[in-house]
Amino acid sequence: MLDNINPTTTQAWKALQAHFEAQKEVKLSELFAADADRFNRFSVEFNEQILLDYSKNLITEETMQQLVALAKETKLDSAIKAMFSGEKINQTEGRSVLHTALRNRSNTPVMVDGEDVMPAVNAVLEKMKGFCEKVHSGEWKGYTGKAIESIVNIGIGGSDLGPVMITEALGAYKVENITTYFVSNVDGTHIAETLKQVDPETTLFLVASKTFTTQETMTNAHSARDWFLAAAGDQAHVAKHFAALSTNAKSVAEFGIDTDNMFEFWDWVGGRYSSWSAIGLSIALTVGYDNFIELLDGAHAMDKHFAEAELEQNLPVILGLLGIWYNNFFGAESVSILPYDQYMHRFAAYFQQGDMESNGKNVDRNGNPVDYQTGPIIWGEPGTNGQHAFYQLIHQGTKLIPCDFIAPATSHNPLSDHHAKLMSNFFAQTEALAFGKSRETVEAELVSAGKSAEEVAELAPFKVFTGNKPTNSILVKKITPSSLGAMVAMYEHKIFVQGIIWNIFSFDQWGVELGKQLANQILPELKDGSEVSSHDSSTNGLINTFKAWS
Ligand SMILES: O=P(O)(O)OC[C@H]1O[C@](O)(CO)[C@@H](O)[C@@H]1O
Repeated sequence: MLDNINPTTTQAWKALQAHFEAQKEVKLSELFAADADRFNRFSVEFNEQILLDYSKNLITEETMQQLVALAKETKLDSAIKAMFSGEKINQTEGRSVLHTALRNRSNTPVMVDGEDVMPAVNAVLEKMKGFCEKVHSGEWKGYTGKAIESIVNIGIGGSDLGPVMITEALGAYKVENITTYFVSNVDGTHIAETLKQVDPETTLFLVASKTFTTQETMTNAHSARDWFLAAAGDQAHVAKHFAALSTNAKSVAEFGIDTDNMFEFWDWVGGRYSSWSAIGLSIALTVGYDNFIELLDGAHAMDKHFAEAELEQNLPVILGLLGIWYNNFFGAESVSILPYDQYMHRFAAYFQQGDMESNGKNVDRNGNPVDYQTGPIIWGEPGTNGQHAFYQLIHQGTKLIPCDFIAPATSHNPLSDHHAKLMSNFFAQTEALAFGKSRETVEAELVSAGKSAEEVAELAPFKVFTGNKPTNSILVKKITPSSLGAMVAMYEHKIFVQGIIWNIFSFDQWGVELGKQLANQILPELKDGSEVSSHDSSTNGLINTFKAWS
C-alpha cells in the first residue's frame, strides 16, 4: 500500500511556498552571473549517454533541497520500492505495476501473488524472438507461399502510441524488406487507406489490445479480417496472417486467431507502459529483435538508476520535482516536449498519453477532491518546426511554459551542415528563452539600424524578450535503442514521482470510461432515421442533424 499524504500539509510544501514568495522574481541572468559553476551544479550525466542540464530553471540550491525534502516527506523512497517489488500500488484496480519487470534484464525474481513473473516474461520474449526470426528470414510464409513484407499493427492508445513512437524514433535501425503500418482510429479512413498500400498475400496483422475489447481496435481488426478473407477465401489462412498481442486469450480465440499466434502479457502492465511487453512485437519486427532487447536494456539501466541513485542525482526525480515547482508554485499549466530530432517526432504525442492519462486525476488516494493542481497538459512538436509555429507564444506570450529540449549530439544522417544548423537552433532557443533581449539592447540595435528616435520608441516594446523562461536541455549522445529506452523510462518514472507526491493513483484511467459508455448508448440510436429526443437539446440537435445529412 502506498502512503497517503496530502502534499500541501507537509513541512516541505509550506517551506516551498515561503521560498517561492521570497524568490519568485528571481532572474536567470542574475543566477548565472552570480555562479560561474551553475551548469556543473545543476546538471547530471547518465551512463555517458544522456546529459540533463537543468541549470536554466528558476531554482537555487535551496529550491532543490526543499523539493527533495518534499519527495522525502511524501515517502517517494518507499513508493519506488513498492512499485519495483510488485506491491499492488494500482489500488483502484487491485494490480501491481510492473512494466519494470518486462525489462528486468538482470532477471532477479519479481514476485506477484507469491509467484516470480520473470519466467513468463522471458518465455514471451523467446517466443517473440522465434517469431521475428521466422518473419525476417522469410521462413514464415503467407497463404500463397510468399514472405511477409508488411506489418499492420492494429491498436490504440498504449497499444499504438508507444510502438509508433519507438519505431519512428529508431527509424535508422529499420530492417530491410519490412514496412510497418499502424492503424488506430475507428474512422474507416485509417484502415481503408492502409489497406490500399498492402497486399493480403504478404501482410501480417498484429491485433494489439490488452483487453481485446476496445471498440476502435476490434472494429479495425474485423475490417482487416474481412478484407483479408475476401482475397484469401479460406478462414484457415487467417493463422498465417493474424497474430494477437493481448492479456485476453478467450477473446483472442473467439476472434479466430490461433492462440499459438498469441503473444501474452499481464494485467500488471498498464496500457501506456506496455511497449516493453508483447505489445512491442511491432517494434521488434520493424527494427529487429536484438534492437528491441537493447531498448529493454537501456530502460533497465534507467530503472536501476531510478531505484538506486540519491534523489538529488536522480534524473527522473529531478525532472519530476522541477515539474512540481512550476505546476504547483508558479501555476504553469502545461509542459512542452521539444525533440530536436526528426525521428522522435511522435515523442510528445506518446507522453501526452503517458503523462495525461496517468496524472490527469482530481481525487487523491483517499478518494477526496484535491485542492491543488495535478498533471499538466503535455504537448510539443519536433524542433525546428515548432519554432516556426508556436514558439512566439513561448517567448513573448503571457503564459509560463516550461520546456524540455531534447537533442542528439550525433545524427544518423550527417548530411552537409544540417546537424550543426539543427543544434545551433537547439542551443539558441534555450539561451534566448533564459536570457531574452533587454529594452536597452533592442534600442541600441534599432539605432544602429538607422531608425529615428521616434521609430525606436515605437518599435522597441514589440522586440523585447523578457526571458526568464525555464527549460531543461536533454542532450543524448546518439538516439540508439539503448539511449531511447533509457529516455522513455526516465519520463515514465518522472510521471511516477509526480503522482506519488500529488497523492494520486497514476496507473488507472477511469476518466476514459464515460465517453465510451455514452458512445455505446448512442451507437444503436444512429441505426435508423428516427428522431432522437433522449438527450439534452444540444446532443439531440447534433444527432438529428447528422441523421438528416448522412
Ligand atoms: O490495449 P487496449 O485494451 O485495447 O486499450 C487501449 C487503450 O485504451 C485505454 O484503456 C483508454 O484510452 C488506454 O489506457 C489503453 O492504452
